[in-house]
Amino acid sequence: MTNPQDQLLAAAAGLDAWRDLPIKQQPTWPDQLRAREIAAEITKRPPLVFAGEVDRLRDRLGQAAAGNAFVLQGGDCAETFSAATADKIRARVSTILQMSLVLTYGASMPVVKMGRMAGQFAKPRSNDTETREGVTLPAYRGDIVNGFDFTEASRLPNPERMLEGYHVSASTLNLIRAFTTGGFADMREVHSWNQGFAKNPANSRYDAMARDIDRALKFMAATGADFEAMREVEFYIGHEGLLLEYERALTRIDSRTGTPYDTSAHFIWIGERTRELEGAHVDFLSRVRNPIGVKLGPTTDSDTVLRLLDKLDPEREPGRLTFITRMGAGKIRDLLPNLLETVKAEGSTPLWVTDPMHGNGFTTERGFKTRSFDDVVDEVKGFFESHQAAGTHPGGIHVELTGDDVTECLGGSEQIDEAALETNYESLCDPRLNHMQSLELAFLVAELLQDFPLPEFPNNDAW
Ligand SMILES: O=C[C@H](O)[C@H](O)COP(=O)(O)O
Ligand SMILES: C=C(OP(=O)(O)O)C(=O)O
Ligand SMILES: [Mn+2]
Repeated sequence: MTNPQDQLLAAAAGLDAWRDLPIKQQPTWPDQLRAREIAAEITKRPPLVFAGEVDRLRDRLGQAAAGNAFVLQGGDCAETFSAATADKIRARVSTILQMSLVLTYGASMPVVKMGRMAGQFAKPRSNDTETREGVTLPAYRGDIVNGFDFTEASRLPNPERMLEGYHVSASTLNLIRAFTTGGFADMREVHSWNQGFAKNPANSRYDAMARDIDRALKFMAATGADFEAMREVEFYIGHEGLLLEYERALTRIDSRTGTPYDTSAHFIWIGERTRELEGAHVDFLSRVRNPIGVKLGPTTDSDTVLRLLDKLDPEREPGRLTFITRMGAGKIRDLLPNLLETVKAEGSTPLWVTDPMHGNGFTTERGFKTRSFDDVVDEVKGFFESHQAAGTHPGGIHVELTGDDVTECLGGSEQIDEAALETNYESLCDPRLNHMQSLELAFLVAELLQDFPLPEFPNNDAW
């Protein structure tokens, strides 16, 4: 940031206070000076998103928190530079669009579409090192930090990767913007892809809903709905705000308001491993205007939730704070109700989203990290049940998925078993739902949403 006025505003906003606080899950750069030089270089580059878009997302999430919209966040656990290809980006975007259409029908509400994309490059790890056949090297921390290849050179954290992460994010976002504003998101086309899915004999159970959606779209057409005008959709990007040197470098003072925005993405979340109340991540993200998420795992107590609310959303601003719960299918029904009641009693209405992935992981005997589709569905059900009992809004789902035909999670209509896992396992970190499993999840969630009362007629002016 070169402008002296902005430097003063950044200092006044305390954007570097995190540097003096306890911090977890950061790489140990072998050359600290080079890391600071690269960060300084990134500060000179254009922002990836515009603050006005970030504000619009905050409004949308506020609508979701109030019970008038549903959120879908999806994408890789760990994006990679080499997989940022047109085909793979298109497959993920189309999967999210297909899921959104089904969810819009199920919820009878607008669906806020968000990719874990265009910046989901930094990973927290359980262990700092990895040992294979007696050789111990630093753990892979995501492409923005080091390489996955198990060699000393590749695993050494390399700050030049931050600059590459910026460029790959920019080109990914560029293609997302092109797809979602250039006609690719035409609802009629997206619906025809879903019909292809439901025609597959393995998915016949979803054919009835696909036909209902077909009828609803034809009804809209008959009443004169302008599908041409709806070819452009809003599509937001988000990632875990883990690598603070990078997030800081992309944090800019908005010329309209004089306030800081992290322009690396519209939405940033704090992971389960870095959400200490007095730690660097909570401090840094409390100071930017973006909508912020916080993952809440099974050890979260009510007091922590209230203190996170006070730190991250002291004004209780609609859409500012999203709690992304990831309890595990076996625990959510015991743990979530108390948190919902605590927050409700306090009078706050943050957005609640379920991440049915991260509490349900396990490793097979042959060493594959996986999750079972049934556990994922069960956690979503537990999420809906808990909200129904508390009278709060189950605001959305956050899923690790890909548009490709991988075999990383067990089950689903293709009945992927442990033997099949070995045929096409591509993830460098956590297992993702493949294209079919993702659509199946969307149809199942749409069914669940139909048990909730229909909303009032939406106020389309708000969109
Ligand atoms: O999404 C991320 C993973 O759950 C996290 O990086 C931990 O993975 P690990 O236990 O393999 O380190
Ligand atoms: C690391 C992740 O999740 P959590 O912080 O919930 O473990 C993730 O979303 O990939
Ligand atoms: Mn993950």
